[in-house]
Amino acid sequence: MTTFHIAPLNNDITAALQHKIDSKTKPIGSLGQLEKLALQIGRIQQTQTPALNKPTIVVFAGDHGVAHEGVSPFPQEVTYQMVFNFLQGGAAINVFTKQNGIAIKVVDAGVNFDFNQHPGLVHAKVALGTKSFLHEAAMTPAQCETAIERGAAVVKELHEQGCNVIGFGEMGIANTSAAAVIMSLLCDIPLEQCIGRGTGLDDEGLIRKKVILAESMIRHNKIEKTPLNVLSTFGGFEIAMMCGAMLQAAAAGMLILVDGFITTSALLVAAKINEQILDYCLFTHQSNEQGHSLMLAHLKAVPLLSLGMRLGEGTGAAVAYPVIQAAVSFLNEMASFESAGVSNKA
Ligand SMILES: Cc1cc2ncn([C@H]3O[C@H](COP(=O)(O)O)[C@@H](O)[C@H]3O)c2cc1C
Ligand SMILES: O=C(O)c1cccnc1
Repeated sequence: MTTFHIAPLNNDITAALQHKIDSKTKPIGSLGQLEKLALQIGRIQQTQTPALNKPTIVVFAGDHGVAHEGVSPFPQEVTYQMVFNFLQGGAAINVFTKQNGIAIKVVDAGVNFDFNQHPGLVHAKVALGTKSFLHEAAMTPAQCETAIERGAAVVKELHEQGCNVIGFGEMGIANTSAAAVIMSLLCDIPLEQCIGRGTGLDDEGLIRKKVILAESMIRHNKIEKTPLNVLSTFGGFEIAMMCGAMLQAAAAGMLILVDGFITTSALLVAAKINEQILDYCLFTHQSNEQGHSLMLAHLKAVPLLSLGMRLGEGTGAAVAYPVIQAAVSFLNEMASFESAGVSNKA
């Protein structure tokens, strides 16, 4: 497996950054979480004047064999249909990225459809969807490795083009099932608490999803619960690619915008491989999908927004982006007590 060298954040600049934040014309701490964000971004970039360059959201799409077991109210075809929607600019993620000046890249990680060449689509297909993990491992270890490497390659290229802030999104019918099992095994949380309604299962559908996922876990209960085994047995190609992409982004010192339930499950795998990655992550929102709040708590992550969204695609990251811009702007542009001649006596 490729190793990713992720540097721990150097503390040399921390005191100077905190002093700069505290010297701004405002009561100490009054910009709340924005102040923590500014400190983290300054530490990641090792500068008191950070900049957000070429912000990009990469949407990885992949199909899941387990979609055929009735764990999602939507058919598998919706995955490739949504890829066309992304390419035509009609999906929620297109609207929010456009609104906030974020570039978007769509990656075919393993959709069950043969796409023609398209300038907006990166062809990184590992296979035409995973196998159903109810019956066999979703992917082979070699496929998992390939997906991780291809995800890393996408990020490497963006970084070389000057991007230093990258968000991740996904599309893959049934991927809340994959994410729930990954969460249960890697966080050691009972499966029941990790399973939600996904795209909107009714009560009966939710019970079916719970039965199928519990049976799947029993089928594979002999596997050693290493992050890579869990990923290859239950994951999707889009989840594995996001995992590799995130590890590469941290290795390159980029800011990582973490989206909802599925994106966070990819980070969970990445963090179990190298926990240093967490220093580079900004948790953009708390999804309404049951399990996301517990997953975030496991990672000791405080999300920026909580809007009751449960869509994926990277939409939480795109919507939260102006908040991240606000943190950088106040640090760079606000006057200090001294420069503005404002009295700093409480
Ligand atoms: C039209 C449509 C657009 C979407 N965009 C993201 N998802 C989201 O829903 C799927 C996961 O939910 P489940 O596990 O219940 O299938 C993923 O594709 C996810 O990104 C969508 C789902 C649908 C139907
Ligand atoms: O939070 C998410 O990422 C999510 C939740 C439900 C369905 N699809 C995605």
